[in-house]
Amino acid sequence: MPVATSAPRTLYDKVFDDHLVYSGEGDTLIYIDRHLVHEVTSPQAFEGLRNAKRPVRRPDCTLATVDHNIPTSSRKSFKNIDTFIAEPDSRAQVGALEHNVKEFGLTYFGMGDRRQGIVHIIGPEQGFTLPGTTVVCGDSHTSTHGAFGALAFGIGTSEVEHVLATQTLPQKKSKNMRINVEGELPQGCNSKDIVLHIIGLIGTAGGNGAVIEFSGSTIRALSMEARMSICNMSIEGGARAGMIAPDEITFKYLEGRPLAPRKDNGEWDRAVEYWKTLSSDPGAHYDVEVEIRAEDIAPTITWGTSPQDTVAITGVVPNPADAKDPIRKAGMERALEYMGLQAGEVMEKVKIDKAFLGSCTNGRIEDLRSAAQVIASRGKDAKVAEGIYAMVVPGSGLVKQQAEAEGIDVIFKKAGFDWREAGCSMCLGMNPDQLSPQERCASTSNRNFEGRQGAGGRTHLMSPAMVAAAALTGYLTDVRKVLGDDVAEHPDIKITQASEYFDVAKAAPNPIAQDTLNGDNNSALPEEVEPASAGLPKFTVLKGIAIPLSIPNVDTDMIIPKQFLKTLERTGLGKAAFFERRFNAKTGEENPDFVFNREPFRNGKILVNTGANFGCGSSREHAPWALNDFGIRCVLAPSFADIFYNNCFKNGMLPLVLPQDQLETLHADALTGQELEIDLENKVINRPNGQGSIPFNVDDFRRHCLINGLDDIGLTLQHRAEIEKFESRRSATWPWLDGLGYAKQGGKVPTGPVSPPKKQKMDW
Ligand SMILES: CC(C)[C@H](C(=O)O)[C@@H](O)C(=O)O
Ligand code: SF4
Repeated sequence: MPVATSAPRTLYDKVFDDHLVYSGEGDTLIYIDRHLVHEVTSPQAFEGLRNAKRPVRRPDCTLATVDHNIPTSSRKSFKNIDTFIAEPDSRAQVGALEHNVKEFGLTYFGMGDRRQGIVHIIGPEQGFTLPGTTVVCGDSHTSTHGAFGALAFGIGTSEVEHVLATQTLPQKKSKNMRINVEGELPQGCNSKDIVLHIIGLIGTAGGNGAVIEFSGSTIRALSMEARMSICNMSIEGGARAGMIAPDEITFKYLEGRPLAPRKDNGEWDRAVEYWKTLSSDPGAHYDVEVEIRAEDIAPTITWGTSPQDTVAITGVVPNPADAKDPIRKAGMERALEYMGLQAGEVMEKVKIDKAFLGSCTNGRIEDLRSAAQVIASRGKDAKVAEGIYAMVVPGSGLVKQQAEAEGIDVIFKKAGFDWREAGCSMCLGMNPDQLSPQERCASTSNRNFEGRQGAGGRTHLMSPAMVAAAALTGYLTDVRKVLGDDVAEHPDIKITQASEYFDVAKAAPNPIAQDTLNGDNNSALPEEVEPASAGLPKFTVLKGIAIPLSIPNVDTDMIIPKQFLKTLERTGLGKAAFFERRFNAKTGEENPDFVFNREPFRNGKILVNTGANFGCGSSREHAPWALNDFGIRCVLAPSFADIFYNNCFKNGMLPLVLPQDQLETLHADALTGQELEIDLENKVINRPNGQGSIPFNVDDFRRHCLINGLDDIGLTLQHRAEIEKFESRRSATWPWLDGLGYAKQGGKVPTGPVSPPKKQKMDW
C-alpha cells in the first residue's frame, strides 16, 4: 500500500509510511508486524492486560522466549524451571512468562526447546524478522533486526502492553541519519570494529532522535550476521533504530527459514519483489550524514565505562587532562578509577581475568567461527592463558547445535574454554554468570557501563576474534599479531551454510505455518469502542525540591542495576534508584556524598541534570519506575535517550529538554534546596522567590495526555476501525505476515531435555 508521494524517500520513510494506521492531531499510530517477548520486560504488561480483561490481539505475530535470567549450565538433566533455576526471583520471572504464554496462547521457546535463545538471535534465525516489517521488543537491542531493512526498535513495558493489546504503537517520526562506510576493511577487523569505531566517532548521543541507515560498499559486503552486529549497537550510538537496505545477501539468508514466506504458494516471489523496493531513493533527504572510510578502522576496543570510550588496540588509555569539557573530564577520571587504568597506559599491556564470547551482538555462528579460527590458527595445542576463565555462550540452542555439528565446540573445549548453553549470560549477569569486583573481562557484548557484568566488574568491549586473542594471551591483544598473516579460513573448521545445515530447502512445507495461515485472533476483542481511559495520575502543576546532578550519559543501568529487574511489580523500586552510587557496595550503608542521600534532596520531586543524554542504554522501564517511586515526577536535562523519554510519559512523568544555560540556572537554584514549580498547563518553570520563569516546550498531544492522565491504550482502541482496516489491507498486500504459525502452537512446544545435536532437519 504505497503512499502517494513523489518526493524521494529514505528506507526508513518507506517502512514508516507503509505502517501508518492513523495520523491525527499529534498522535500517529503505526502497525507492528512482529513482537518478540522475553521474561524481564513482560510480566507487568501481561498483568495490565489481565486487569483490563484484554486479550493479545495478534498471537500469530508474537513470539516469546526466555534469555536474560536463565542459567547457562548444562541442560542435560533439565526437567523444568522449578528444579533448574536456583535463584528464586529469576525462577519467578521465567515462571511468570511460562504462565502468561499459556494463558494468552502465545508461542514460546522455553528452556527445553532447541530454538530457545536470545530474542534478537532467534527472530532472524526463524525468519520471524523480515524486510520491510516493524519489529518491537521490550529490549533496547531490538535495533538488531534493522539489518533486514526492518524498522526495529526497543520499547518499555507499558509499550509492550500496548502492542500486545492493540498491535500498534503511537510513534513520532524520527530524523533520518545516514552513516556511509566505503572501502575495504583492513585485516583483522570486522563489523564489531566498524560499529565501535562509529560510536567512538559520533558518541553515545550521536544518533539521538534519529534512525540510522548504514550504507556504502563496506556494509554491502558484509554478511547478514555481521550487519546484525552493527544494527544491534545502533542503540549504543543513541539511535532509535538502525537499518540496512535488504539485498540479495538478505534474501539468501532468509530463503527457506521456517517462518519466511513460502515458495509453494507464490508468496516468496511476491515478497522479494516488494523487498527489492526497500532502498532509499536517489536524492532522499537525510538530516545528518556521516562518511567513514573503512581503511581508517583498526581493531577497536573500549577503555572506559561508556561504549563511546573507544581506542585502537594499538593505542593508549587517553588522558582526562586533554578533555576540554569539565563534565567530560570528570567522567573520564571516574571511568579510569573504576577501570583501574592510568592515562597513557598501553592497551596491549592490560591484563584480563575473564573472556566472554556471546550476547545478542556476537553470539551467532559466524562470531563463534571467527573466534575459533583465531584459536585454531595457533595450532592444536593452543590454550587459554594460565589463570584466565574463558566462556562461550552461543546465542541460541540452534547456534550451539550448529557449532557442535561443525566441530567448533571441540576447538573451544580443547583450548580450555567453557562451552555453555544459550542465553544472555555475562552480557548483563542477571543469571549466575557475573564478574567479581575488579575482575577485568574481554567481552563481545555491547555495554561496558559500571557494574554491567557484575558489581565492580571491568568490561572491555571488542570483537569475537579479539576476545579469543585476549583469552589466549591473557592480555588485551591485537588479533593481527595472533593470526600473523594466516587470516584465511582455517582447514580445521568445516563451515556449513545455514541453509545447508538446516536442510530447509528440502524440508516439507512448514506445518506450523499451514496450521494457522488463516489465524484471525481478533474475535475476542470487545465490540464497543473504548472510551479514552484516564488511568494515570494527572500532571498539572508540580512544586517541589529539585535534585541537582551533573552527570553526562546517565545510563539506565546506573539508574537501576540489573538485580532489581527481576521484579514482577512496577512499584517498590525507589530504594533501587541510583543504587550503586547511593549505597556502599561492601557495607550496604548510604554514601553520604551522593545527592540523593542528602537533605532536603531525599524528598526531591524534580531532577535537574546538566549532563546530556539522560537515560541512555537499556529499555528498562524500571528506570522511570524507580525514579517515580523515589518521588521524582519530572526530569530536566539537555537531552534524553528516546526509549527512556517515552517511558516517562507512559508513567505520568514529564521529561523536559532545556538549553544548557537554563539548566545551569535551575541547577544553581536546586543547590539552594528551594522548591521549583513546573507548570505544565502554562508551559513554564517558576524559579524560587519570584526570580522569574523559564518557558519550555513539550509536544501538545503528550501534554494533553499528561494533564488529563490519559492512558494510551484506551486512546488507541478508539481507532479500532482504522486498525482493522489496516489489517485487511496488510493481509491483501503482504499475506506472508499473517498467521505465521505461532497462534496455535502455544501449548504444544516441546518441553523436557534438549535433544542431543543431530545433523538432520529441524522439527518444524
Ligand atoms: C532487560 C532489558 C530491558 C535490557 C535492554 O533493554 O537492553 C537488557 O537486555 C540489557 O541489555 O540491558
Ligand atoms: S544486550 Fe545482553 S542482556 Fe540485553 S538482550 Fe542482548 S544479550 Fe541480552
